[in-house]
Amino acid sequence: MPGLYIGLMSGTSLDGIDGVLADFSQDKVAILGHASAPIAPDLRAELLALNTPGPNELHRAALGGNALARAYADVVHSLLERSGTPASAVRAIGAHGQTVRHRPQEFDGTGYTLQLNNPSLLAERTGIAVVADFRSRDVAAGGQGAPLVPAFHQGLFGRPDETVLVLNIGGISNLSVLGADGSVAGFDCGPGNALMDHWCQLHTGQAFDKNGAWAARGRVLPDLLVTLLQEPFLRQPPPKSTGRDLFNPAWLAGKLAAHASARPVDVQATLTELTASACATSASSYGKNSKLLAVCGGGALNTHLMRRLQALLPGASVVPTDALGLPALQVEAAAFAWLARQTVRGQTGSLQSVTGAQGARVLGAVYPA
Ligand SMILES: Nc1ncnc2c1ncn2[C@@H]1O[C@H](COP(=O)(O)OP(=O)(O)OP(=O)(O)O)[C@@H](O)[C@H]1O
Ligand SMILES: CC(=O)N[C@H]1[C@@H]2OC[C@@H](O2)[C@@H](O)[C@@H]1O[C@H](C)C(=O)O
Repeated sequence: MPGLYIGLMSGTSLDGIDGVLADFSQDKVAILGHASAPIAPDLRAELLALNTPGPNELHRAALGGNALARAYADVVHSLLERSGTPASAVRAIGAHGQTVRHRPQEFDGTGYTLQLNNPSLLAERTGIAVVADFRSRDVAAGGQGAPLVPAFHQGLFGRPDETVLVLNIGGISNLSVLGADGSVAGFDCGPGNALMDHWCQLHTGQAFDKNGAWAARGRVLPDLLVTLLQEPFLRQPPPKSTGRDLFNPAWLAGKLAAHASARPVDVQATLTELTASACATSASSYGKNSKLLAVCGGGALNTHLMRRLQALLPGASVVPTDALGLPALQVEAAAFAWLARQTVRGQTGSLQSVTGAQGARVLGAVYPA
């Protein structure tokens, strides 16, 4: 079937790999399978460490790419097995890779974005063509290289009668504004789950704050919240994108310096409020009074965070994308299946109105089967 594509996403949360088998042969995408796999703790620690400069980086980055490609291949095999699909039926895999640096416009005015991966190894292990390195071409064209999902969001969730907002809350959060007139805007709002995950791991030993239950028991610290919200990125107008390069444990430690006696549970409540507030401000500032905010990414499962978002945006209905037909944890992977399809067909995947590049571009490189 020429319409079958696999999308693989391992995002800034570094919690695991999400994969979908998607069928684009009809008008809308049909998800034929979803598989996810945790990233092994050693690999996770190494990929996290590679986010900051360290010794012997080139060698470690290459090994990290190899390990990730092997884990990607396992996800592909389980998708194929569970759906009874032969590898030969899949036109291509869109493999995002692991972002370890994202500096789109720094240094010499061009900058770079780096997703660790080994697409050759993935093609070798699966026998399927791989599309990878989706972001670099947009950066080369003067863009942010992110977010890339808004065009997919528009095709899937856009409506002719009203503006729809789609908010992805992964490690970082990003918003798509889908105008009724077909216009699309999008940008990174700021932190998503990354700071909350870090704090939760540090103080409870749990990888994340399940359903936001820990944060819900705390008290938001107003002074700390004000300090966190003073981060200039949050006020910067789009186009803009960010990552762990900015919102990382060192950033948080700096902001907490004057709050050493704060109770960990209250800090967690405040970090959750930071994410809710950065997202809600983005939605109300750029959301054209939309009445519908659909949330995807793991943050959609954080019931406390969802309640806070709804409270901060009383004029909109805040729902997980499940309510619009695609489960929250499948949206990003489905987007990379769609982006792979665009590339294979020689069609653009990026939007100038989102990334600020000189124009839309055909993204990535194809590694044949
Ligand atoms: N039940 C839950 N309660 C609270 N948080 C959850 C729950 N399930 C998942 N999460 C959060 O979602 C995160 C994973 O989200 P997701 O898979 O969307 O991130 P990602 O793809 O790595 O990120 P990005 O969009 O930045 O690339 C986890 O690290 C956790 O913080
Ligand atoms: C550089 C990079 O990996 N950016 C990711 C990250 O995760 C969320 C946010 O930051 C977004 O900009 C992007 O991912 C989504 C899927 C995108 O490109 O649309």
